[in-house]
Amino acid sequence: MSECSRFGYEDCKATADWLLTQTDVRPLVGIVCGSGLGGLADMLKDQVFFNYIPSESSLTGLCFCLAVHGHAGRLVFGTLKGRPCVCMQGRFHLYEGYPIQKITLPIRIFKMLGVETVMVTNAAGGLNQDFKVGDIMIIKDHINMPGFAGNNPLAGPNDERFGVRFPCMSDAYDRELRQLAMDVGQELGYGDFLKEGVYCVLGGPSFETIAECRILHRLGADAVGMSTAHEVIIARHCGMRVFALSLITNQAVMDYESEMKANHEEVLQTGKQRAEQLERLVSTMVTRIEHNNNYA
Ligand SMILES: O=P(O)(O)O[C@@H]1C[C@H](O)[C@@H](CO)O1
Ligand SMILES: Nc1nc2[nH]cnc2c(=O)[nH]1
Repeated sequence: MSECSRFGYEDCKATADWLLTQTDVRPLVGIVCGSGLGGLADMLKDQVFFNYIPSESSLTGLCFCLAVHGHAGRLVFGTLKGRPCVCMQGRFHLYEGYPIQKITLPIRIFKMLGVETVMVTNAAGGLNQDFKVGDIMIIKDHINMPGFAGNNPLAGPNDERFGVRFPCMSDAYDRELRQLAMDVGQELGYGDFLKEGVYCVLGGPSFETIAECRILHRLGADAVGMSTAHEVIIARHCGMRVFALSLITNQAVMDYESEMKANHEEVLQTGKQRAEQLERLVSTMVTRIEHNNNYA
């Protein structure tokens, strides 16, 4: 059996159906928590949670081995300010060695659970020279570097039950949700550290060289990371609305004279420092998203 068909429609449906027998929560919003940003899931009330299973066992869709420090590794159901939500408290990355279809499987499970809007968060290095550590970048577009080399989560046979063979990505990041984030951010007094920009995904796990940062910046990327774009492609393919943001946890090193060095501890530390504001931004947005694809 190929990797693609192992993580296909039936697997997703079986997993989603089983999960729905275990909880009364019927989530309309699905949230993916980035590195150091798992506190979002802790905000959920009346939690029912499922640990990602560290082996190949019968619950096919969620048999993942999660070993990244800063990612708890749980699927959490509950209510966020009264709204039914499901959260991935921890995600999977290409650099962990999983096939890209497995990394993105939970997004398809979101769809089958009834989720309409996906909110994706990540930690990223800032390439835009106007960005500071601690800025929150609303993602308006992405550059899918692994995709340039053929590593796209939709590669392989297309299952029309999920979506079309050639999905459009020029509207991947929902304009109204980006505006909502800006409006909520302004109301909360976050104007000074709320930015908008283009996210570039690389495979990782090594951080970028100086030459790589320089070229990515020239290509139009404002921030660089190791996730999100594959999840967004899958979410759009199956018709969910997407909002995504990056927490700029470190400045990408662009200067040969610089003594700065990217490191995961700084990423987690910045996550801790901005956690409260980020959680307030996302949770306030959740209360304003209407399920007829509008917001109040
Ligand atoms: O899961 P995200 O994209 O937030 O995590 C980023 C990429 C690496 O996993 C890690 C590097 O510090 O942060
Ligand atoms: N690729 C990449 N991912 C990150 N995640 C957090 N910071 C960074 C970074 O500088 N580069």
